Amino acid sequence: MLPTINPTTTQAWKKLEAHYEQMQAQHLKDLFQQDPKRFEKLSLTFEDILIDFSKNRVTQETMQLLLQLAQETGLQEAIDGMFSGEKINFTEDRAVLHVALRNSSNSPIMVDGKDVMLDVNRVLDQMKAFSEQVISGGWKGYTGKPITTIVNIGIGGSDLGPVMVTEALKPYQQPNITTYFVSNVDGTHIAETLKKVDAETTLFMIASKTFTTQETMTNAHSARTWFLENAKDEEHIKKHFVAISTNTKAVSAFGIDPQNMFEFWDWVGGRYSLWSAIGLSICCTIGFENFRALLDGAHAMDQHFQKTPFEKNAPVILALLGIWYNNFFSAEAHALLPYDQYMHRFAAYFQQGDMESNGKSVDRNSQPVNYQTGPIIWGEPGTNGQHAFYQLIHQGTKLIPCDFLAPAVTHNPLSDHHPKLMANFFAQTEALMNGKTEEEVLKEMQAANLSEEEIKSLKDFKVFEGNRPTNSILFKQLTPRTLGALLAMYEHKIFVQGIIWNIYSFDQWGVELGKQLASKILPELLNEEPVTSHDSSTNGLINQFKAFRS
Ligand SMILES: O=P(O)(O)OC[C@H]1O[C@H](O)[C@@H](O)[C@@H](O)[C@@H]1O
Repeated sequence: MLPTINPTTTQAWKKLEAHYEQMQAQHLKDLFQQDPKRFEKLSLTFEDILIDFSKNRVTQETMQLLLQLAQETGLQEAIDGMFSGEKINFTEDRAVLHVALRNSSNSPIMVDGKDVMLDVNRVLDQMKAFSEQVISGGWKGYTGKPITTIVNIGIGGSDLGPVMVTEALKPYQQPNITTYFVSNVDGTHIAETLKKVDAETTLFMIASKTFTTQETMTNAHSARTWFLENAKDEEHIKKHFVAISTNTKAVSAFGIDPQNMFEFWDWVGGRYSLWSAIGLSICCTIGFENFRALLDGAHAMDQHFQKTPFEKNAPVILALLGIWYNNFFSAEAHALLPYDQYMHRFAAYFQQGDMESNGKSVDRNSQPVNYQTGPIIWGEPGTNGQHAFYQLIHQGTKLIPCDFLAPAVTHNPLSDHHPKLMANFFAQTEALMNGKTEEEVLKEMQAANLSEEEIKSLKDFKVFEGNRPTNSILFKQLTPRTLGALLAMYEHKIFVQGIIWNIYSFDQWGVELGKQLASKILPELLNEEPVTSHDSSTNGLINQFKAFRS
């Protein structure tokens, strides 16, 4: 059982409220001036990753109080519960064991009296053998040609992780394999993908935990129809369709040979599933050894998370800082800003990871929460974001804490691109912290020989308040191992926040209502009758939709 403490009733929370009153007037610039050792004190390293959290609006006292909050809300007990296979996903009565999927030390993890590592290792072996066959050309299509193209059909957790990782690890891509991802039920997604592929050399991976998701099943059936138009014979399906699911029955009903099914289990949450057989498209794109290195990196971070005292624990620190802004500074959002083009789906991935996990408003006592929970997560890679939305982060009315992530070594050392990229990375967090005072603006304008009148009319617009908090996460290079560690770090950050907010992070009931209503509306769209069963807006929209199509 997870602890069920309302965080606002803790001693630490009350102290943090009082402490916030002092801290809101403090400028980061001054905190740096007061303490030349601030960077050393407020940064930590994990393997090849440096996490600098010194540009946050905190003092040692803030960190102490936040750590006390973690203690008082029972974080250690919750961490132990997750790692030992307790059914901490209470509303679905399930364990939460993505950590078992990458448990390379193979220590037993028991669920319902059974060591899950046996199953984990069996499926990993199956994934290894299969991906090696595909990559080596040993797995042949129906005309005897090797597979050159993979189309992963899945959505949400059965799509975003593999998309993000295969993009992030493109430098490790096998030269003979091209991978596409189809998720949207909009027919455009599958239609445009099928235009690019050849049935003789394409392998479809139908990835769905439940194997009932409307979008995925619709795309899978369209892919099957298209394939049979080419291959003509249902016998050929087994060479071109594999399934990744927890639902064996539904996979067989679809016509996929159980031999070609890769299993995972109900204790793997969809948005935590890239480490499971859902990662098969990753294995076949970058090779099993690289996938293994990804798992190993995540496992190393898992151990760090499980065993390191909270004051030096990367996921715990990041989580506490997030709580500080979310609950005391009333920050509504958090931006993830990777300075690495390969990580262009990173923010999208953690949009699901974080918002589906912690977008909850009922606590673990079944009571409505009386405090804020999960933030809005968003972001784009630098420097593109700088030329789009950073204006608001620098000078807008909203406080948006940001994580800046970047590799020191690029996979593409093209002339001076990387130093230029990194100059921007360093400049942005410095600018966000320091801002620009009126005095500095005046000096600058005088130096540019502006008239008194011009200076007077423009100066106010050029002042930057600064004091915008950032974390800088600088790593040596974006390797599979480092990516694995970074992903696990953010996963555990989300876990810690969910524990402190006293919510259940591993269910997602909020996705259900829209699904239910869509299946009620679908038959109404397929007949000629005017619709009257909804509110006037929904009726009006549906009837206009029908009129446009008639
Ligand atoms: O893998 P499935 O079962 O197709 O689910 C796909 C997605 O469906 C819903 O949106 C949610 O439950 C997500 O968490 C899940 O990732």
